[in-house]
Amino acid sequence: MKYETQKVALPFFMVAMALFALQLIFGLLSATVYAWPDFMTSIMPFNIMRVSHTNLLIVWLLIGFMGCTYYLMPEEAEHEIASPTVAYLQLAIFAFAGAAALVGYQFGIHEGREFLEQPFWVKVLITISFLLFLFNTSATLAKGRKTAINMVLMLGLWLAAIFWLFAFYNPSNLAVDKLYWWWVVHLWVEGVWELIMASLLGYLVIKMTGVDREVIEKWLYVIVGLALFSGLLGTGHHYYWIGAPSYWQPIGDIFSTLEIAPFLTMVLFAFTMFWKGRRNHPNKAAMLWTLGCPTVAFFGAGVWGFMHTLHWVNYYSHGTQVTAAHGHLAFYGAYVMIILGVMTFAMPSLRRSQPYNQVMNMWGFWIMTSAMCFMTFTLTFGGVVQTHLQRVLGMNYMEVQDQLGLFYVMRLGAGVAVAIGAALLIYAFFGPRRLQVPDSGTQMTAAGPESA
Ligand code: HEM
Ligand code: HEM
Ligand SMILES: [Fe+2]
Repeated sequence: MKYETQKVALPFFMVAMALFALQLIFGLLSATVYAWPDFMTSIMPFNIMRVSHTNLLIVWLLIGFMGCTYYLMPEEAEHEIASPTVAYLQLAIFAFAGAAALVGYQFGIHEGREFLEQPFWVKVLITISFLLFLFNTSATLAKGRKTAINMVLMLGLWLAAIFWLFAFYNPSNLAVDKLYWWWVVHLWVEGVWELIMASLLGYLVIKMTGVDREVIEKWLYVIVGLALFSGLLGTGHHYYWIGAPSYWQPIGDIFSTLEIAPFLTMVLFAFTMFWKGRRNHPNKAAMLWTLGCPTVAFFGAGVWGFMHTLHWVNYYSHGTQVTAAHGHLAFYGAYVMIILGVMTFAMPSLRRSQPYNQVMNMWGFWIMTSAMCFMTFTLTFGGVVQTHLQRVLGMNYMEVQDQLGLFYVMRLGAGVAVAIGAALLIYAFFGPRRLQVPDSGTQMTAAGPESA
């Protein structure tokens, strides 16, 4: 590590991975209910498993983004983190808020608005923690060097906080409620989080390929422009059937189709830079994640998103397993993988160990990624059958569910494989160190271990 305060990232990564493991457990429980509907009914209802699964996802991704920001900010800004104490404090607040929400859910305490189920006071704590985080990192940036990477990253994080405020606005009219609900849910993942993803990707690419910063920055601006241009009006693809005016149908069709562009550009960006630059970085596992992330994101968000985004297709597929298939691969490719990529890059220097459990990390990558793809395929096939039986032939919902058992069992199997891959990865991150580096100022570079 070049800067002492980069180590602040480590506890964020530890908490994030613990919550990721918990998320997978709740995912496995809810998938078991799909396969055997009576499973645990008297102990924990399905909706509680599901809300725990999805909320843990959001909470750990946010904590992961914070960890990534604390790790890269000192290097990019060439300045130590303004206040490590504030960083630890806001992590504690965030982790407490997340844990309180999770425990509350087990007792049925929630506000019932998908993804935003947290009780009011938990939302307030999350806001306080996030603001502390933003001020801490912005103060660091203000004192240091401004690069396209840290500026775009901070822009994405601030905009994420601004759109989060709509989580507090809960109109009683259901149509209006949905209208603003998407301002958080859609504008996060298909708008401002893309800025976070692109800047983290840019950081990894710079570090690994050694390509000139000016080149990387140009790509970054193009990606940011495309993401905001398509993603904002792309919200229209959620306004087809909620009582919004009908002009949202052509707007949603056109702009959400354009949403493929930033994801495709990120693939071209990563591969072109590796092709042009150095490919001999010693952290091969980090290279794998850096190329894998935009690729899977392109398929999950771009291809699987486009599959059901045109309103005359969505008319049939809306809210079926096709949606769940897309939701899983998109979240995994774009946001899970970018965080795991930065972690894979950062862990050797955070733990002062080289060359690091790279082979096990790569096994984790391949097992988890193939299993997520397999899960997506089974849900897609299940979703197509469901769409046909339910929306074309008009069969009753529960009758159709009876026909989908095989797909749900295969999804559960895929989930078990995801969990195995995740366990390998967590062991690679936190298990015994392969080789200890006594010196505190070490980072892997393409030229080999570098001392700061
Ligand atoms: C990384 C980016 C993305 C993530 C994480 C993501 C995630 C999700 C999730 C979780 C849902 C389900 C929401 C719910 O509970 O109803 C959803 C719905 C949807 N997504 Fe995405 N998405 C992404 C990008 C895209 C893109 C680029 C497109 C279009 C090309 C797209 C098209 C859609 C559509 C049309 C729906 C609504 C499905 C329905 O009507 O049931 N998504 N997305
Ligand atoms: C062990 C692996 C996993 C299993 C077995 C699993 C299973 C499930 C199940 C059964 C649901 C409820 C679906 C429904 O109500 O129809 C669900 C929802 C969801 N899961 Fe997972 N999951 C797993 C991993 C993940 C991962 C790694 C992510 C993030 C990348 C994720 C993101 C989501 C999202 C966003 C939803 C809401 C989807 C929607 O609204 O369409 N899950 N998951
Ligand atoms: Fe969307």
